[in-house]
Amino acid sequence: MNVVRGARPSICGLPPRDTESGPAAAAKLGFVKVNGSNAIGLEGSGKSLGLRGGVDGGSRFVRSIKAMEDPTVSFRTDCAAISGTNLRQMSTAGNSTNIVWHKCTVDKQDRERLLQQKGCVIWITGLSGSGKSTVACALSQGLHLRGKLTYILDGDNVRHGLNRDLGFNAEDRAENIRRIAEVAKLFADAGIICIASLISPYRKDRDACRALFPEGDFIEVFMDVPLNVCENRDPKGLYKLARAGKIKGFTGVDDPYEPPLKCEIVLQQTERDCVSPSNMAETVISYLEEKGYLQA
Ligand SMILES: Nc1ncnc2c1ncn2[C@@H]1O[C@H](COP(=O)(O)OS(=O)(=O)O)[C@@H](OP(=O)(O)O)[C@H]1O
Ligand SMILES: Nc1ncnc2c1ncn2[C@@H]1O[C@H](COP(=O)(O)OP(=O)(O)O)[C@@H](O)[C@H]1O
Repeated sequence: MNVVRGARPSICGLPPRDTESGPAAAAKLGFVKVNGSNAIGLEGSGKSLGLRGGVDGGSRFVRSIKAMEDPTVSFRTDCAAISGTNLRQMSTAGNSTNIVWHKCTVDKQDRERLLQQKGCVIWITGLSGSGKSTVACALSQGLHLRGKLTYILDGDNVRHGLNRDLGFNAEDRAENIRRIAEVAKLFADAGIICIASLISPYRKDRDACRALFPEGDFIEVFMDVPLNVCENRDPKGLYKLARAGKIKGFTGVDDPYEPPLKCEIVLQQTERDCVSPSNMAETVISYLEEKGYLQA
C-alpha cells in the first residue's frame, strides 16, 4: 500500500514547500476531506473514493474520482516529463516572439475523466434584453443539478474587470469577444462547460471565436427574440436612453446585430410564444447529452 503522508516529496533537488497546504495540496497528495475526516485515495489501488458535492435543496451527489480508479494513471517523477521541457519548439504568437508551448503530463482528457464531462463553450448571442443572462443562469443551474461543472462568462460582468478598458465601438467589441473566447478556451481546456453570454453582434467576430475551438466544442446558441420584445422588456432602461439619443451605437437601435446564418441551437421567442428559461436550458442540456458532452 502506497500511502503518501505529510510534506510533498522534493522534486529535482528543491526542498519540499511547507507553505503548500489546504484542499488543493491535499488533493495533489491523494487526500480528500470527507465529512471532516481525511480519506485517502490510493494510486492504482482500484479503489474509488466517495466525494460529496453538488448540494441543492438538500439533495447531494456522491461521486467517485475516476482517475483514482484508473490503473493507467501513474505519477511521473522525472523532471523533463513533469515540466514538459522536452518538447521545445520556438514559436511566435501575435507580438510574442521566441515563446515555447509548455505541455503538462496531466491533460484535458485527464481532467475530463475526473469531472465526467467534456470541456466546451456554449456561446449565447443575442440582443440586449433577449434573455442571454437568464438562460445562462438556468443552464448553469440545470447542469449543476446533474453534477456538471460550469462557469458563466457574462459580457456585462467581464466588462467590470478584465474588459473594463473596452467600450462599444466595433473594434472594442471585437476585442471584448476575442478575450472572452480565449478565456472560454482555457475553461474548456480545464474540462469545464463554459457558458459565454454576450451580445457578440458581428458574425465575423463569432466565427473567429469558433475557429479557436476543436470541431464541435463551440456551441453557438442564438436568442432569436424580436427587437420589439427586447425593447418592451428594457430591464435596464437602455433602449429608452438609446432612442432618446443618450447612448450612441446601441445594438439594434443604431448599431447592427447580425444573426447567425448557421448555429447549433436557436432559442426562439415571440410576443405570443413565451418559453420559460428553464425550458430553454433543457433544450441546450438535451443537445449536450446527445453530443456526449455530459460524459467523459
Ligand atoms: N452601445 C451598447 N450596445 C449594446 N449594449 C450596451 C451598450 N452600452 C452598454 N451596453 C450594455 O452592455 C452589455 C453588452 O455587453 P457585451 O459585452 O455583451 O457586448 S458586446 O458583445 O461587446 O457587443 C449589455 O448587456 P445585456 O443587456 O445583458 O446584453 C448592455 O447592458
Ligand atoms: N424566457 C423568458 N421569458 C420571459 N422573460 C424573460 C425570459 N428570459 C429573460 N426574460 C426577462 O427579460 C429581461 C432581459 O433578460 P436578460 O437575461 O437580462 O437579457 P440579456 O442578458 O440578453 O440582456 C429580464 O427582465 C428577464 O427577466
